[in-house]
Amino acid sequence: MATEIPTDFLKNEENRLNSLRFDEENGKLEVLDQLLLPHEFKYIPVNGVNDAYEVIKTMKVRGAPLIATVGCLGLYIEIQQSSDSNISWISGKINYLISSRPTAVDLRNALQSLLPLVQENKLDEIKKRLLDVYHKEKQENRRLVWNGYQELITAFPKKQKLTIMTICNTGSLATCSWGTALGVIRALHSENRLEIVYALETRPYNQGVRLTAAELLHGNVPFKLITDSMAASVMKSKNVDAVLTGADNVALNGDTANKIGTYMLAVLANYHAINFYPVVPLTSINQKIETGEEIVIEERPAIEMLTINGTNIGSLNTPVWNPAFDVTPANLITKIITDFGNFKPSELKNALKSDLY
Ligand SMILES: CSC[C@H]1O[C@H](OP(=O)(O)O)[C@H](O)[C@@H]1O
Repeated sequence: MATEIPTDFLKNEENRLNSLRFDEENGKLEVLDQLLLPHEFKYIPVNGVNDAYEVIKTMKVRGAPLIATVGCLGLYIEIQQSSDSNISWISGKINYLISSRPTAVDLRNALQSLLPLVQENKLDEIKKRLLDVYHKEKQENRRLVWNGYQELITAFPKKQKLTIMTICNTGSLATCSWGTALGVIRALHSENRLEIVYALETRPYNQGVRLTAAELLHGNVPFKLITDSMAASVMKSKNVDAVLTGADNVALNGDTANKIGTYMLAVLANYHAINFYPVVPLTSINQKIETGEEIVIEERPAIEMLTINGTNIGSLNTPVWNPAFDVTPANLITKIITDFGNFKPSELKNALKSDLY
């Protein structure tokens, strides 16, 4: 039985950067263009599936849970605009949206389950489930953040304040709520249990320096930005207690795909005897695959490594390899923090069979 979360938990964390604006009554969706951050805060309209695909594909919107929400709301809006009694067209839109980013599994998890409902012509149920992805996230995220906070204060009972390392962006710019790993970090700060966060800049797309730094500055959270290459030295000399990361795809054995560089952090954390926790909503778990070997790793365009904010930092004909993710093997993971409990990787598959969620 899940413990009751105190009503004042995260009470001071309502002032967050909002990744999107959704006017359900009028069917209007706007998303924050994250490619312009942190220099410009501009919301752009998403009027249907094609717009949703474009903002996800180009990473104006990114982060596994947020990708799912924007994809589902984009499809919902297009359905609301249609007067066609034949709804078979929805299946093609589902498959198109799923193709936008092949590694993050949340969107696929949310949409593939709707395909049988299209066949059965159950339009109202389809619309309800698309909206539920948006409406349910905040409650599920609060439980996820609570579980992460409980895990950390239990793991370090004698430390009043913890030093955390994190990679990429996993906050309110990767979700519609507090965030996954960054949500737990904000909870530690809110409860006066955080010493400092070391946030990796996260080359090549710089989600750390552009997005996580913006969120932590906005929330007055104590942190230091570090380059990815500094991670080992920080672990060696700055008393890091734990590494917290997000996840884009988790196999049943606990192998976890996340931003490229996460595997490096897990190896370094293991060497330095530092706890390593992916913070993973149920929506990011891929119950169709047994191991990380089956996870498709998205490769992004070379231009994203050779430019920063449109400025060339290398010759554009430079050959590059630009995988957006890597897979951390389960044996390097201390526990997987989820919204239905915290588990050693070896416990995850059985936990999913229970009625914990
Ligand atoms: C809370 S999931 C965020 C997850 O998504 C990021 O990838 P991307 O920015 O390419 O969408 C990264 O892997 C984060 O951990």
